[in-house]
Amino acid sequence: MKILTAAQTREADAYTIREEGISSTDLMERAAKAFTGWFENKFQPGAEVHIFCGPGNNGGDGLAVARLLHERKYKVQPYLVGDISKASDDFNVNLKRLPQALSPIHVEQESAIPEFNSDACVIDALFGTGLNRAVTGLYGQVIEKLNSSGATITAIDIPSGLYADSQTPDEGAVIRASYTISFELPKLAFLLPQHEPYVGEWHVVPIGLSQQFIAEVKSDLYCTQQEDVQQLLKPRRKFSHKGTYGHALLLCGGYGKIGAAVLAARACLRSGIGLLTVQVPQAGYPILQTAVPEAMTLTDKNRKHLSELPQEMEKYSVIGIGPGIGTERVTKTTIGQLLATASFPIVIDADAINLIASSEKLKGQLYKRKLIFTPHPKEFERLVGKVKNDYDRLQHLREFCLEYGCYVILKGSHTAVGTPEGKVYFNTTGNPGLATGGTGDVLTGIITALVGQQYTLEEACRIGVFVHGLAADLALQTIGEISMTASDVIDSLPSAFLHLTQPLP
Ligand SMILES: NC(=O)C1=CN([C@@H]2O[C@H](COP(=O)(O)OP(=O)(O)OC[C@H]3O[C@@H](n4cnc5c(N)ncnc54)[C@H](O)[C@@H]3O)[C@@H](O)[C@H]2O)[C@@H](O)CC1
Ligand SMILES: Nc1ncnc2c1ncn2[C@@H]1O[C@H](COP(=O)(O)OP(=O)(O)O)[C@@H](O)[C@H]1O
Ligand SMILES: [K+]
Repeated sequence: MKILTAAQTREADAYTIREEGISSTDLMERAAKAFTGWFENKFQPGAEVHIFCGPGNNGGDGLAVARLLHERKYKVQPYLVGDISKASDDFNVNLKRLPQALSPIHVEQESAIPEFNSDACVIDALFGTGLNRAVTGLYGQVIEKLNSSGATITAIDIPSGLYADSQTPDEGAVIRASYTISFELPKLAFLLPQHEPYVGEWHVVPIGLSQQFIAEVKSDLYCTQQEDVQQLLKPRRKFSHKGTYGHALLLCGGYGKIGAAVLAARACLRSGIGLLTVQVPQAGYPILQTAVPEAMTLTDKNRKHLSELPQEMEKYSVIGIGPGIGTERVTKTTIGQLLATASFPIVIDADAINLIASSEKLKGQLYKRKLIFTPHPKEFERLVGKVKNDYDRLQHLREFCLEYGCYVILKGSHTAVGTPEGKVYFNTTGNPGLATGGTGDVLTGIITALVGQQYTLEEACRIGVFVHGLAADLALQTIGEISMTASDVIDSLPSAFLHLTQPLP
């Protein structure tokens, strides 16, 4: 699924109206019906609903929603905020369509807004994608009053005041919605952690915008969805054998962190790798052999740390390095040797990222290699320097991938996969149960297994983060967010892969 800018969304609206021969008023009616459909499932009829309408088409949506919710027996009160003498045409059409029983309150100063019951619903229809400057003045005061009212706020299309695809100025007021119901496609702003207090839980409802326009419009930003991953996953062939599915090498674990190697190894095996060798420091040998009998285990000459590469490196199809390895000098030297010699793809995580980030020499060895980095935001900043905000982080993500020709899996609630061509794929699975030690090691194991099976690096990144999040979503049903551990995520990998390999409907 593509992510469009606010400007592209307006073009999509205009194109749909022009090419599909429907009126803008009809499109607004579709949007209002789609919103109302979601609202009815969430809030009982009879509820008190205060709808705040601005002067544009977002306000027009609000007026149409007021009419539809009134017909469905909600106790609706519309408000017209500010100067509506220059309101949009479709706003005026829907103002005329308001039933007599609904008489809108004109809000020319914030004191015109009454106190609400604590169980009241507010619908925010002040501004949508037409916002073109920071919200201040009367509109800003109204937003602050609604935010402090204690009512449950549901935003139409986007929380008013929030820029859809660029940094919102600090001086602008922004609605803090509990729910945001967006039309047709998600907005970039919804995917960025800094907007959590404003966007709340968000959903996308279809309104029949032109699929042709969406397919043809140029965008480098995507959300990876279940259908995408289902189409990418390849079935296992009848006459295949373990050699068909790659031989992975994991260089993981250090004294006190052998568990990281166990987690990555178990996840790798559960993700379809043909053969797996794990090299651990000597201290890890009995642990690995006991915890993961399916993996072949090599030991480093060093008792506690990664200090050497195994013999016969050419037999591996992929390497995963980093979880639990620590940042000893000798480990840094070994990473230098690996970057100098390995011809196959490398998945670089955790302390391997930290060591590379700390050395210009190692960074200089990254160019034109087949590399996937899997940093969390702190590790990412070690690689690229301090970032100003989430948009700046995305910009750095793209620049880093372009400069080194590599893939970066920037982990988070909506993990972002950056590619050397400048594309960014946001993930749509996962939950806060994943916010616990070791789940990143699991991801390294999964991605390593997929690369080993000859998925392209882009495919491996997209499938891997999706499956990892899906496994956590499935674990949620029996284990919940609080008790979830990294091992639970591994235990749910079989269900996740099964879920994805069911035939498409
Ligand atoms: N036909 C269409 O184009 C459709 C539009 N839809 C809705 O229309 C919205 C976009 O509508 P518009 O393009 O009219 O834009 P908005 O409704 O977001 O607002 C535009 C108006 O607000 C003013 N404005 C912008 N920023 C301001 C600020 N900071 N302070 C004060 N005034 C400000 C503008 O001058 C303009 O009058 C979408 O978000 C969606 O809700 C939907 O009804 C679907 C169909
Ligand atoms: N709130 C959250 N919602 C969804 N996914 C999350 C959340 N918090 C963390 N994750 C995921 O959990 C994993 C954590 O990885 P990482 O920070 O490297 O952990 P560790 O190093 O302990 O293994 C990442 O894949 C990240 O995307
Ligand atoms: K809005």
